[in-house]
Amino acid sequence: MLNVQNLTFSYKNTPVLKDISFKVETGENLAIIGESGSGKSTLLNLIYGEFDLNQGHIFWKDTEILGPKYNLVIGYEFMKYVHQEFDLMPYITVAENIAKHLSRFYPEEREERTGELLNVVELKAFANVKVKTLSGGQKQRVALARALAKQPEIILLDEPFSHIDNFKKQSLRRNVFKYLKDKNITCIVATHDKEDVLGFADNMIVLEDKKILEQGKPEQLYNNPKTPLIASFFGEFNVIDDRIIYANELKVVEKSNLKVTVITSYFKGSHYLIEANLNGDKVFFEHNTLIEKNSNLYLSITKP
Ligand SMILES: Nc1ncnc2c1ncn2[C@@H]1O[C@H](COP(=O)(O)OP(=O)(O)OP(=O)(O)O)[C@@H](O)[C@H]1O
Repeated sequence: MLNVQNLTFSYKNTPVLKDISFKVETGENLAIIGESGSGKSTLLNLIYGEFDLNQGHIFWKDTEILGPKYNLVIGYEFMKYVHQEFDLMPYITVAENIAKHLSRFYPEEREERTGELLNVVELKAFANVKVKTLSGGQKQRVALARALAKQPEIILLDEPFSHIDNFKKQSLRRNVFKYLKDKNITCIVATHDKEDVLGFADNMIVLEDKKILEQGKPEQLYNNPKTPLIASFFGEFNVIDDRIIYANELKVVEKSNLKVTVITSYFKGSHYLIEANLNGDKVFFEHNTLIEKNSNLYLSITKP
């Protein structure tokens, strides 16, 4: 288990995190979300032992994670961190970058494991290509495979799929998170993307104003967003009579007390997102067909 206790941290005179405490069970997938600059990457760096804490403690099982003041070499055998800069070796191949972290004394296992990881990140066809010729997204996939090579007990992922195109992203995400679950590897993901969270994270933490604003299961936070910031992570929403109502929780009805005038319709593939005027305020709702501009209609809230 990872145990973060009363962590406080500042960069010189800029306080970033204040009195943060949480636990992550072995094998759990925890997502950390928050606006840009809220301290997600800083928190991952601290868990990795990159900086010294101002206050508090971080333990992985019985080992206290200590920063550079106490450790000559940053990092621990049991933990891997895939950050935004991938730090690969450009002049050797994809397979060599992954295999570099595996023992030379077991060449067969080394090859088999490299092959397994190339499959997880869907880079089998690029095994013998030099890393310097790869795209940003391909490099990100090599970095993920390399972090998994020695099977860490815990992995920290900072925006792990940010450089990967939409064609690959869905299946890659499923592969990587499934692999981590199958191997019981604890995982902490900092992300802006709800797709990295829904369906994969067991728990999530929302950082705001140096603190944990909210923590819980994605279902709980989605169904009961405490603030507009949390709702905005999951999708388009409205505040009606002081309640947060997602765009898909409004439907067109014959008559109601929510009379709106349509401003515009956005095609979203499976539906249209309709922007309308409700008593001078903007309101967004989902509808399965386009609605003409200036149409007047009535909405009802479907949320119980
Ligand atoms: N090395 C540094 N020195 C000084 N201040 C820093 C440093 N790194 C980050 N900061 C500041 O700390 C705060 C938190 O930054 P951090 O990168 O942790 O946020 P984040 O939530 O990961 O943001 P993003 O989502 O944009 O990646 C920001 O105000 C940032 O400007």
